[in-house]
Amino acid sequence: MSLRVDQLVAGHGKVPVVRGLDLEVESGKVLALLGPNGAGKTTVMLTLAGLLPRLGGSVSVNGQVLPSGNPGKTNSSGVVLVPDNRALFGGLTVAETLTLSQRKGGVTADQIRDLFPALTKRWKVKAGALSGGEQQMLAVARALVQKPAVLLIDEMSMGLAPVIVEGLLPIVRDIADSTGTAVILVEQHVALALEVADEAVVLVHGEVTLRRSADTLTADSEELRQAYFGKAAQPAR
Ligand SMILES: Nc1ncnc2c1ncn2[C@@H]1O[C@H](COP(=O)(O)OP(=O)(O)OP(=O)(O)O)[C@@H](O)[C@H]1O
Repeated sequence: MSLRVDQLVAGHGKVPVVRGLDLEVESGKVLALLGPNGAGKTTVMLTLAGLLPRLGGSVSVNGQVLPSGNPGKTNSSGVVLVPDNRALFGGLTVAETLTLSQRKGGVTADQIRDLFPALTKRWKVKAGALSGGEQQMLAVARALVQKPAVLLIDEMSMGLAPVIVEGLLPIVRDIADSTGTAVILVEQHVALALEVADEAVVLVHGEVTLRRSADTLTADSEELRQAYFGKAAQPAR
């Protein structure tokens, strides 16, 4: 078991947004965390990364309970966040960004070139001058060189054309398969997320409304629609 979340209460200040969340993501598995705007997905990701203190519950990696609200220790325990704003240093080149984050045993620069050939051509270019898709590749690459045990990817598709996301998400699947990293993926492109995930959890107003293997869910299923919008939202006939 790589990541275990028990009865997590997460929120901003003292106001809980998510209550009693349980999650388990094993090594090499991809969990899609889905849900409408404002459901609390980013709040969960920031809390798991230690950037927001927990208001309750526990989070453990390989059995080791993580401290609350301590992003440095959480990161050294192997939890690495790719935030939705990518948080790159615009003045650093691709090469510099990766060198500064490289950890022993992490994916090497050569492997990054294989995974993201588009970055190879931009190796000496500053992050701030990359396209949105290239920046997203760099944000994921920067996470990979840190040898994550748990990779948290928040809205990889933010601001990107679907065709770019279609190319990036299978790479996430490959990473989980080849490195054994446990991945939580927050993604608005539900169909694309279900293609690469093992399991999907739908969060609405901070509560889990559906938990299924990704295989059994299709993006346009009634079950998924109800989990997002509830039975009351059925269109009148
Ligand atoms: N910095 C903040 N301070 C106070 N409340 C916040 C803050 N950030 C988010 N919230 C509130 O927390 C709730 C959940 O927001 P969150 O961003 O986690 O949802 P989300 O599921 O990631 O939504 P989206 O898909 O739109 O990104 C919302 O009601 C939001 O208004």
